[in-house]
Amino acid sequence: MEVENSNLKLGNKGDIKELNENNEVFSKNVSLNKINNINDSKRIESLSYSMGIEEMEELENLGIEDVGVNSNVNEFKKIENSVIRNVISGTELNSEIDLRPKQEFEINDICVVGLGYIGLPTASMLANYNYNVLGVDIDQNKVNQIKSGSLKIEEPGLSTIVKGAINSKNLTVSTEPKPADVFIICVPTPARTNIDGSKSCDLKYINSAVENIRPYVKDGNLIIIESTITPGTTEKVYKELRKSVDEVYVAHCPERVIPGRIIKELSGNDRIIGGINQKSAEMAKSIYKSFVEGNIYTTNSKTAEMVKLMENTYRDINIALANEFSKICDEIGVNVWEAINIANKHPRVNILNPGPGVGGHCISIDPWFIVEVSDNAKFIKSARELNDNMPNFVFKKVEDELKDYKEEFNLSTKDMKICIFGATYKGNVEDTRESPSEKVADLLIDAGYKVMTYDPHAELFKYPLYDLETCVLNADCILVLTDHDVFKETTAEKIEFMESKIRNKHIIDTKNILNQELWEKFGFKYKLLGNGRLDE
Ligand SMILES: NC(=O)C1=CN([C@@H]2O[C@H](COP(=O)(O)OP(=O)(O)OC[C@H]3O[C@@H](n4cnc5c(N)ncnc54)[C@H](O)[C@@H]3O)[C@@H](O)[C@H]2O)C=CC1
Ligand SMILES: CC(=O)N[C@@H]1[C@@H](OP(=O)(O)OP(=O)(O)OC[C@H]2O[C@@H](n3ccc(=O)[nH]c3=O)[C@H](O)[C@@H]2O)O[C@H](C(=O)O)[C@@H](O)[C@@H]1O
Repeated sequence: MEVENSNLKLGNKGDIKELNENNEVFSKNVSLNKINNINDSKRIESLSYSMGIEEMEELENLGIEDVGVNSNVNEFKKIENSVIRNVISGTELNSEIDLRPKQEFEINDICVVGLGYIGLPTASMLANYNYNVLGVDIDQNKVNQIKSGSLKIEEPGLSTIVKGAINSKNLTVSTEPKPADVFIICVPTPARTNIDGSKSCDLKYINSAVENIRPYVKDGNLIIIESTITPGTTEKVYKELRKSVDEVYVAHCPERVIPGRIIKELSGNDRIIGGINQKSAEMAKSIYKSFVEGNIYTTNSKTAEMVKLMENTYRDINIALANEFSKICDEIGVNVWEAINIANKHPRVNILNPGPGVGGHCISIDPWFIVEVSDNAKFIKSARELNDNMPNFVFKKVEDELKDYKEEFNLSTKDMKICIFGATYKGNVEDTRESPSEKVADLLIDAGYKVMTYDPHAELFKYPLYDLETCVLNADCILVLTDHDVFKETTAEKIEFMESKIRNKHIIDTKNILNQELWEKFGFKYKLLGNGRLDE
């Protein structure tokens, strides 16, 4: 990592040591005073500028904790002090430094309700920006793990800002709320299947969160709902809280971050804020302005609720289009991946990737929140159903591919074993919520196959997870359902190892991530989902 000024010396209390001959900066704790006494801010910029994401992670690998994940000077400059502040382990912060822009509203104490994929990064980011944050979660284990720094998080950079926030003492966590100026609700909003088979937003967690904070909400408080909700919910929460306070402000500020890029997008994305009135929106905007680099748009609450749902619905129907193309190309003898690649050369065409279905607890769920409020949502509903049906298409493809093999060796499904690669809903995450892999496994098991699943990222899954060798041992087919890098980068040695353990060398790739030539070199019969060409 190059730093412009090679004699940079920062601090002397066991802080950043003198740069060694490789210009390597070693820092465990950096004294804010020392950093701020450096009048040549260019050196800080050069330090920050040279610290791209890779360098930041390299520093972390060097055992340097709490280095913020930033990709450019501006982002670093905005966070540099808070990152530097927060590497001070327990040292009294320099109170003269306030990181936040001038506040038009007196907001200091923030209570974040729900410390999951959204709540924990949000609470940590706010703490890094000098708010006094109480993170609340009903899951005692999660609270304990956050306190002890033992929460397993695959999200790049998240452990850094969480540790920084805890170290700064600006973030404390508990299972119980306390009075605050602002309450930010980040609890789950799953889809509920109703008796008539229709689906709607299950607001039980939102309602429980509102009841949990009710005793602590005072006149003048602001409540922000970040959870994705049915249009009209923010107004209902407002009416509910007005039963216990005269003057309360409520806004909806949906999250847009994508797992795998949460920290970068948390500050980088534009945000939308919908208030039940103008003051609610302005109060909420004053908070997000402290860390959001993107633009902040304000509107009314129902518009903000609908915008969020439109974003995810837009993605769902476009994935459905790719999946429908996949089924058609498979039927008429075209390779859908080749066709999409060429079609996307058109300046105004961007067809997404087909796959085994749509997982995650947002894209596969949020469109139902529009369907539930309008009978006009016919196209949205059919796209949702198409994506939900893709696991059946995958199951049928497995049956078709193994048909000849079953007949040749007079095997029934109960004599056969399928090895699934990938339990999570998408690549390089540990989240298995709504994963298509679960639905594919259900179908295979219901048909009588023995199924074993291998996924080095997955934390929890409906079925047991096995190591690679156990999974492929005597298997009749490997079925790749998730685009983890570790599957993309399967080496020849590893394929050779699998070839020596498997019973029938069959592999079905539903994500178009494998090196077909390499697998075929070791005798595997490779099938790409959506490739109907018989000459390939
Ligand atoms: N995960 C993501 O990438 C994104 C999620 N969202 C939305 O954000 C919301 C939260 O999603 P995640 O963070 O993924 O959920 P999550 O399941 O990871 O975390 C939610 C947390 O809330 C806690 N909780 C539930 N009820 C509570 C209560 N009454 N009081 C305190 N804590 C409570 C749970 O124990 C859990 O730890 C959902 O509405 C989701 O649609 C929006 C954009 C991105
Ligand atoms: C509009 C949009 O991009 N929304 C994002 C989305 O994040 P999420 O990780 O759920 O989205 P994703 O990466 O599209 O993955 C969803 C599912 O769709 C599948 N998928 C995705 C893209 C594609 O071309 N083909 C495909 O089959 C993935 O494999 C996965 O199973 O939903 C997030 C959310 O709301 O939780 C949201 O904040 C994110 O910005």
